[in-house]
Amino acid sequence: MVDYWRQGSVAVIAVNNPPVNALSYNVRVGLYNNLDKAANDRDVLAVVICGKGRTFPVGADIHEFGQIPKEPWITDVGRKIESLGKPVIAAIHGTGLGGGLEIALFCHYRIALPNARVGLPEVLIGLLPAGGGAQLLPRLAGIQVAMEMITTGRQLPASEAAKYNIIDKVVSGDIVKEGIEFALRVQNKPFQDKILRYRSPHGKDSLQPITEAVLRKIKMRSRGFYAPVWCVRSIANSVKLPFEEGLAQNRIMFQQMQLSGQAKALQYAFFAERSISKWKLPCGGNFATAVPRKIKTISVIGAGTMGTGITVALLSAGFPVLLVEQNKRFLMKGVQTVQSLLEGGVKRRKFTAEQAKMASSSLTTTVDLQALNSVDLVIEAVFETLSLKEDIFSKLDKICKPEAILCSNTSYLNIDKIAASTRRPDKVVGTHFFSPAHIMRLMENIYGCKTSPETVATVMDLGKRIGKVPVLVGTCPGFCANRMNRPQSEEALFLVEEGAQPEQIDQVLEDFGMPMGPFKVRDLAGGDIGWRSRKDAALHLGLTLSYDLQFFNGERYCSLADKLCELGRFGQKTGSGWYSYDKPGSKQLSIDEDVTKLIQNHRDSLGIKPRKITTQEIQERFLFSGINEGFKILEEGIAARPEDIDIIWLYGFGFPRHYGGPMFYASQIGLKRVYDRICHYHELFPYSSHWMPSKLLQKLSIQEVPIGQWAELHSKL
Ligand SMILES: CC/C=C/CC(=O)SCCNC(=O)CCNC(=O)[C@H](O)C(C)(C)COP(=O)(O)OP(=O)(O)OC[C@H]1O[C@@H](n2cnc3c(N)ncnc32)[C@H](O)[C@@H]1OP(=O)(O)O
Repeated sequence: MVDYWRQGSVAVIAVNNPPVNALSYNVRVGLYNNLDKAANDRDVLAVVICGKGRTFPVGADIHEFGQIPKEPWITDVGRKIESLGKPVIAAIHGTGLGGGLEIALFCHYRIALPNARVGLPEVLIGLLPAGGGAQLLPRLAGIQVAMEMITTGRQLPASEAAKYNIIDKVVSGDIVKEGIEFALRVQNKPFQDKILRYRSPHGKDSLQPITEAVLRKIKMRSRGFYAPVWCVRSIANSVKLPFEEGLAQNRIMFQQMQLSGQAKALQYAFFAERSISKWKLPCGGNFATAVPRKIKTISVIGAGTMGTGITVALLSAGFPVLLVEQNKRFLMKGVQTVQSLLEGGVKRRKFTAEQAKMASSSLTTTVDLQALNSVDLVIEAVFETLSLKEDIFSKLDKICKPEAILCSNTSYLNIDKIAASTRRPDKVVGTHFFSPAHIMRLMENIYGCKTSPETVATVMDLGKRIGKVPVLVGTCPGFCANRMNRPQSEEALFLVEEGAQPEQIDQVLEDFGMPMGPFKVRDLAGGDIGWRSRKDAALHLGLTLSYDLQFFNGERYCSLADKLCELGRFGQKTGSGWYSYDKPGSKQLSIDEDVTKLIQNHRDSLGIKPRKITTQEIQERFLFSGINEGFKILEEGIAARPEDIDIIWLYGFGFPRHYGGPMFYASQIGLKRVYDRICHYHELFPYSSHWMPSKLLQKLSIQEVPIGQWAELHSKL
């Protein structure tokens, strides 16, 4: 796991633990013993520490967290380096992260390749840099830089790290060769002043104002995530305590944090995010055997909000796009939107003006579907009407080349029905983007019963290539994301009907950590879209929406959202919705007395006496109704694993990452408690079928098993 060789007077110690040279127990032992070997070899005058393969060590082995940590620790390896009596050079390529960077900081010198990156990302997995990072970095780069790096986990490119003295020299070529050359130059020079523990932290007199400013920033963005605050404390220890005492204190804090639910959730999310690319279809095809088709040209049908957002996502990843609309007026409007989104990307520094120009020049347009005869892949993004989509897909099937893949950006409709309108159901797949599609990272890919593994592999690969987080699910109304969100939106309305205020519900859920409460989300998305589909659904059933309606199609129904829409209050875009806004399109909102009155009148007309609704009830009814649906999605095999559901929620709805996602959150609360509360609400609200408890949840509530085994259990149901 650790290789050792000598080249003249230089000993090279190379960590060899693929894929990322994590500092597992055996690696730490190997480093420690090989440092001893170099110390005891009189002919060795300097030592180079590096990583084999793709990277310098990226930190502790996260799989080992939760076990009792065995010595030597990273700090023991560090002390060995400091006391070696010979200069030690860290030669960094790839990423030098966490414990990897900490070992480098214990070294006397650090060199790096230009494309190397360094950082202390412990905070992102709910921890602090207890292997010396929080003590050493302030002594090298100063308190301000250490605070920024450690509380955000940001990785610095080598050039920026050199600016802060973290890297002594940026070198090009072969990193080991460069390391040896550097070692030969410094081997006979004094290096005691390079041992960071003997320095005092730069900017220590400004500790208080820096801390206050950082804590203010953390408060604004952390939403209940406490690791950044502990990181601030660990850096303060570098000023307040002698070096060894600071190390010991930080280690105690690290151990406490490691046991916390937030660290467990973040580490779960880290591996969950990596597991989603390992998909499997019920027919047996999977990521390992399916080969994606090469996609060079893509067409997007529909130049509305979704179509233009998807177009920008594709263009900015370097794909040429042929944008299609039914007439020139819509097309022109779409092209203008694409241009302004690209300009917005330049303003937000997502890409340079030059890149935006390049992207824009890769856009072509047409109003003629026939022009799609040579594209490799089509993404349809028209209205959510099944007949319209069926019509488009049957035309595409005739026009497009036989091997072309046909995708639908539907957020709700059955993929099998859309596929059935073609003679190539194996090449039809759902690619559900989230709005705004050029920004939101989730791409919910939906397979139908005939979608081929090759088609799935192609859209999963495409998602990655355009910087999205692609998650694969099966087909059902609303798939995973919207199916789980639906009961939550309904519960939010019912809570208002029963006595809560929209702003109270928004506040409770924002305090929980959601980026926006459900009523702000409704106003942002625009109430008219849901209103139209509710009216369509009613029409389809031969019913009409009426305002004293308390049941619709056998289910509890709340008509408050319809009443707002009837008044033209569609949300931000019309300047009023659940809140009122400064002007149409503004985000500046205030509570609207008219809405308060409308709610009161609504309750009066139905004879509902408002009651006090607690924070606990709001949280439970919103979160547990979605979680129950999540378990049904699992038990039906729509999602293969809870990890898929959680990643959808982290990237599609901004669910607080420090809770891991709704399914992991449920596992932490305890499935017995979640199940009991769902049964309680089922008893109270028998006309809301979303409270019918999931069978899988019921089973898991009796024999609680770790979340990693839920999927296995559901297959045995
Ligand atoms: C007291 C001592 C305390 C020390 C604290 C620490 O050091 S905590 C650890 C700090 N380091 C990190 O958090 C790094 C996490 N890793 C990453 O950010 C990225 O993986 C990467 C290193 C930037 C590489 O990214 P890339 O996209 O190239 O690859 P993957 O992310 O897909 O990773 C490849 C496989 O490696 C596994 N892996 C990555 N990091 C670790 C790790 N620290 N421990 C264990 N395993 C790790 C990852 O899960 C992938 O595995 P697969 O099986 O292939 O999915």
